[in-house]
Amino acid sequence: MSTADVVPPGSVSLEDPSEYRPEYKDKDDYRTFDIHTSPERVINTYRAMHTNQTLDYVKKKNEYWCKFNHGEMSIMEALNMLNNFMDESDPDVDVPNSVHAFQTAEGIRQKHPNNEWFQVTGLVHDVGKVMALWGEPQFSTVGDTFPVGCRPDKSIVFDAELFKDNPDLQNEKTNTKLGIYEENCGLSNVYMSWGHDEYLYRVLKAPENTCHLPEEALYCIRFHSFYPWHTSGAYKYLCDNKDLEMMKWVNEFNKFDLYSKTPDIPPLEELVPYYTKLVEKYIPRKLKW
Ligand SMILES: O[C@H]1[C@H](O)[C@@H](O)[C@H](O)[C@@H](O)[C@H]1O
Ligand SMILES: [Fe+2]
Ligand SMILES: [Fe+2]
Repeated sequence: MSTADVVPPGSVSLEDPSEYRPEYKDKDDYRTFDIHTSPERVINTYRAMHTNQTLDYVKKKNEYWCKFNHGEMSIMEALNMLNNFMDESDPDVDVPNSVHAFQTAEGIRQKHPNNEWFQVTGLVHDVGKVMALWGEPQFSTVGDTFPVGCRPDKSIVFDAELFKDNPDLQNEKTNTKLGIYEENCGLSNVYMSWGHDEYLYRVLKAPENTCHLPEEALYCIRFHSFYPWHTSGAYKYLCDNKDLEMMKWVNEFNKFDLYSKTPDIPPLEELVPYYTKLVEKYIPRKLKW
């Protein structure tokens, strides 16, 4: 156990990021995206995403989903819904998304046994995918995210080549490096492609909902799919100091989100009671979705 694990929220520090790598497959064998060899479901999801996610599209999705009038349920109920959800963007996951939630949380628990909010973050981070079960297409629910309203970076999966039919790339307001943004405006002022990260973040922050997770957790939730930023180091010119500070938590989180992806199903009957109690501490009531 590291001392970083017992620091209370509000003054959290991450001094000793620990290694985490289950021996299922090589690190390099995760996240292989190749237009010639990737599964068709993966390519098709990203093609639809990179073609259709425009600034205008994202603004409309924000408006539609952030009325929080789609249902009322607890986190555990939402997680349960993901028993029926398979993510088509993900080349490394062949289990329902609810299983991936427990795998991520358990990976975090192994390395951060006393950091409860971090474990809760692992469990809930993908729950925004319930949108798909309410009719949202996979291309605006799952997959890596990227800023809209400015030129897509080369590090985006499939090398930005699937963007060729995106109308924002023909528009001179949105096809330059900065596009509609000012340098270092901060990621909270950037429109990200619409998906489960932003949706869950907005649900948890909604004034009608109660959530006691610290800012670090909310950052992981909001930006964990922004691989071009947290893994490739792109888009620094849109970041403010806060974003750069928080990035170390997103990177620590990412190890567990990614490398816990194995075919092994964790012992769910044992885990549900533990996590139900933990979640109640941080997200105690039903949420408006
Ligand atoms: O395919 C995956 C999956 O949809 C994850 O939930 C998301 O966070 C990742 O960024 C993405 O690559
Ligand atoms: Fe995710
Ligand atoms: Fe995930």
